[in-house]
Amino acid sequence: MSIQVAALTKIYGQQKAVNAISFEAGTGVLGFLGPNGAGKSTTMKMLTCYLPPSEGTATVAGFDIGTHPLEVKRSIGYLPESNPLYTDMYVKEALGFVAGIHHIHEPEKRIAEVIEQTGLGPEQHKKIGQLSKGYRQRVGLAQAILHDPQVLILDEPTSGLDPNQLVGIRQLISDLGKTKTVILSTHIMQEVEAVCNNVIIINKGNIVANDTLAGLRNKNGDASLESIFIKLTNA
Ligand SMILES: Nc1ncnc2c1ncn2[C@@H]1O[C@H](COP(=O)(O)OP(=O)(O)OP(=O)(O)O)[C@@H](O)[C@H]1O
Repeated sequence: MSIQVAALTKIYGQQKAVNAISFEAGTGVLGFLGPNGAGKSTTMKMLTCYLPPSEGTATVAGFDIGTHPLEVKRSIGYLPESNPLYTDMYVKEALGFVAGIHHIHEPEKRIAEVIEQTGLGPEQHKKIGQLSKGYRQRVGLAQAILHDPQVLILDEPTSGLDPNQLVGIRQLISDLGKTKTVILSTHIMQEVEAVCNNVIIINKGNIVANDTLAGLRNKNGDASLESIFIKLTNA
């Protein structure tokens, strides 16, 4: 398993935002769902070594987040919810910068590949600040996959995309899930049904479901994913 999480906890001041969660993830796309404030981003930030846990442990690609943060970061491509980008850089310049950080061999070849994969071709000569929101999301995704990481952590990667763009990016996420472990946070249930193999639902810092999509439906009288989500997160 590329990701193993054991009793991971985050306490902010008085608030337990993530409460001793444990789960595993292997190749495929794992949907990470939950209402606003459930603890999804906090969990992702701990797995990417952006925030230290208060308690508990996790390994990513076999490396402990507490003792081997550099190796963990090398193994992960992360698209944070806020998608921070250097808006004064040109698309190719930004990707070149990230390729340099990762010491990528033959960077120009790899940059051309990810531009093709993420559909950035028509906008590749623009400055990031000139791009629409959807194309900025594509740049964030391109940066995340550039070093061909084993694990991808994508925090609401399709927010702001138009329906045409959604289809392409979801297809890309599905394709990436054939060989990589992808954790995908999203509020779009249709997206979960389109791309996820397994689903975790988190509510108030606790995991309330961890199953395959089919298993989740079986256990809940074949209800829609939306009604299962509402039932489990309002209990
Ligand atoms: N830096 C912080 N300091 C204090 N509290 C925080 C901090 N970051 C998050 N929280 C709190 O922790 C809880 C979980 O937040 P988190 O961002 O992980 O939720 P989320 O599931 O990603 O939500 P959303 O779907 O709205 O993005 C929230 O109550 C939030 O206010």
